[in-house]
Amino acid sequence: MGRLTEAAAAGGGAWAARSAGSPRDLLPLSSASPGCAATMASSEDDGANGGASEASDDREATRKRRRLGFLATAWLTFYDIAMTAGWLVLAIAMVRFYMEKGTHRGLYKSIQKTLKFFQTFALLEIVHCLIGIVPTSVLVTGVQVSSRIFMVWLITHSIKPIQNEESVVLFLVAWTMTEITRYSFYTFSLLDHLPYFIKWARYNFFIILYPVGVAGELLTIYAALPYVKKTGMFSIRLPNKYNVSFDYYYFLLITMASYIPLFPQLYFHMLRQRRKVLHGEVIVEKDD
Ligand SMILES: CCCCCCCCCCCCC/C=C/C(=O)SCCNC(=O)CCNC(=O)[C@H](O)C(C)(C)COP(=O)(O)OP(=O)(O)OC[C@H]1O[C@@H](n2cnc3c(N)ncnc32)[C@H](O)[C@@H]1OP(=O)(O)O
Repeated sequence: MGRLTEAAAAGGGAWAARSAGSPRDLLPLSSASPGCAATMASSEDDGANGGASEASDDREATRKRRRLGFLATAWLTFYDIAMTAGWLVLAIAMVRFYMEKGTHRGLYKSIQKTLKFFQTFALLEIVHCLIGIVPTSVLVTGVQVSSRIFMVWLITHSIKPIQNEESVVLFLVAWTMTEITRYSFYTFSLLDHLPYFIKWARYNFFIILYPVGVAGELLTIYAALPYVKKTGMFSIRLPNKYNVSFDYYYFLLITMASYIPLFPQLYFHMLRQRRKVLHGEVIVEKDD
């Protein structure tokens, strides 16, 4: 991990670009070299050079923390520990609920407060990107977090009849497993003690969990459609004094359709991250 960052540091530049539309894995921007040719190369480090690679990772982690600053590191460590704990609490609550009741009915209701709190807290990830304390793309993080917020507040919270759908369990399980792995990955990385299995899990679990989560989300929105159509919820009909109309039903159809172009981008972004982090590929893209 961190080869690309190292390259950026060697070039004397900033941690990484964070602008919208610029996935950070592709953008080792340097103030000294604002643009560089697009290249993709596979490094020699596929595990064969393990010791040297670990030492280089350690050096990189130290360099990264120095660049990040004490306050930002302390805040991120606190944030990541809190989020890992929050999602662990959710996982335990879900397992306990299922073992006690033997059904998924009522599961959402029993965990909704914790889910809403921690998923809403994740809005801070967009802030982290915006203020530059994490080298992640605002666009990628924004799509990821806003689709979750949308699912939690505007779908599952607002449309009670769908709360017991199996599809809700599908995305809850996918989100929970993902977030426990992701936040513990960040925490251990910041603490310089990243066990390989967490790194492996972070960059492998998503291969299954992402499609499962997205399927759960889409099926849940689909299940909500008849209710939304029948009640006209969140819709604004004409005539009204502002002369605007909004139909939540069609908004949901458009949202579902937007998964078609957006989800593959997130998925391929993660596949690129996987190649970079687990297989040491260096991916550099021209920034103009
Ligand atoms: C209004 C309605 C809108 C609707 C929109 C609808 C369209 C939606 C379409 C798509 C919907 C997707 C829905 C999602 C479903 C699910 O989540 S299902 C469950 C499976 N999900 C996943 O597996 C998610 C995987 N995705 C990601 O992890 C995201 O892409 C990400 C969160 C944005 C991560 O981005 P990425 O750029 O890959 O970041 P990382 O490699 O993890 O980190 C980059 C570097 O930054 C450091 N860092 C980041 N955050 C922190 C932190 N909190 N603390 C410390 N450090 C952090 C990280 O360590 C990396 O540093 P380096 O090691 O130096 O590279």
